[in-house]
Amino acid sequence: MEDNKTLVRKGLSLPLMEAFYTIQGEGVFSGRPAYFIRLGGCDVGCVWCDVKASWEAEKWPLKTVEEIVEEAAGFPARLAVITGGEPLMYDLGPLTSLLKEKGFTVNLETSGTHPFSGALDWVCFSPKKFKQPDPGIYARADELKVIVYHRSDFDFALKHAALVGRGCHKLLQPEWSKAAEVTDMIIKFVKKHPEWRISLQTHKYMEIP
Ligand SMILES: C[S@@+](CC[C@H](N)C(=O)[O-])C[C@H]1O[C@@H](n2cnc3c(N)ncnc32)[C@H](O)[C@@H]1O
Ligand SMILES: Nc1nc2[nH]cc(C(=O)O)c2c(=O)[nH]1
Ligand code: SF4
Ligand SMILES: [Mg+2]
Repeated sequence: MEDNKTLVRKGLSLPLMEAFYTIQGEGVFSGRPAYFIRLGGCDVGCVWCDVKASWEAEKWPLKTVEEIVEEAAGFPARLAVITGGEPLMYDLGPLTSLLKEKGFTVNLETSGTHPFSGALDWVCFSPKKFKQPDPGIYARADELKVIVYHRSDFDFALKHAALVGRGCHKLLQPEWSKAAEVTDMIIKFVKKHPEWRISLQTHKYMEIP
């Protein structure tokens, strides 16, 4: 029997903070029912992170990928969203393969700060000023979702947009606590730069998970 450290290193067991069936609130898939798998552990340290409780991996119980997928398969939707914490801290190969075997479309929410892994159908890359992305993420990103907290974030967004692939969707999302101030700036920016669009955290307006 392999020990827990080895199982985590191989991506066979993962620290699971929570898993829940909800509506994808953000980004290109906004409005779609989806099963969220939130892995514990993040070393990025965003000051405005809305899930700081996730940061410490050791706090969360280890679950085998079989346990995680069995639970997911009990809900009607066949869209899974892997998030965190920072899910790319782990080898997502086993979890994503098993989800796909069970018929799921598998989407990822990531800061791109760790090497890419897994069989993903859609990658939402949300770069952070607090830790540099791994350069390998740019070619994998289907969606670039930049959080706007301060006006300097527009230049940060343009810098990352220059590095993603041609087909990558470019979105700006207000940081939740600053939404009242930054939403107007985002509207003006998008009207001037129509290749960008707005992403709102609609689940927070709907008061659902
Ligand atoms: C909690 S993160 C987890 C996944 C990964 N660590 C990441 O940052 O992409 C999920 C998404 O929420 C966004 N997010 C986190 N805190 C936010 C906030 N206060 N306002 C708006 N978006 C936020 C992140 O940028 C990311 O796109
Ligand atoms: N409904 C809902 N949609 C989301 N989209 C991305 C989320 C995340 O925290 O990764 C999230 C979340 O926490 N809830
Ligand atoms: S990378 Fe994601 S989970 Fe980590 S601190 Fe930033 S927003 Fe939170
Ligand atoms: Mg969230």
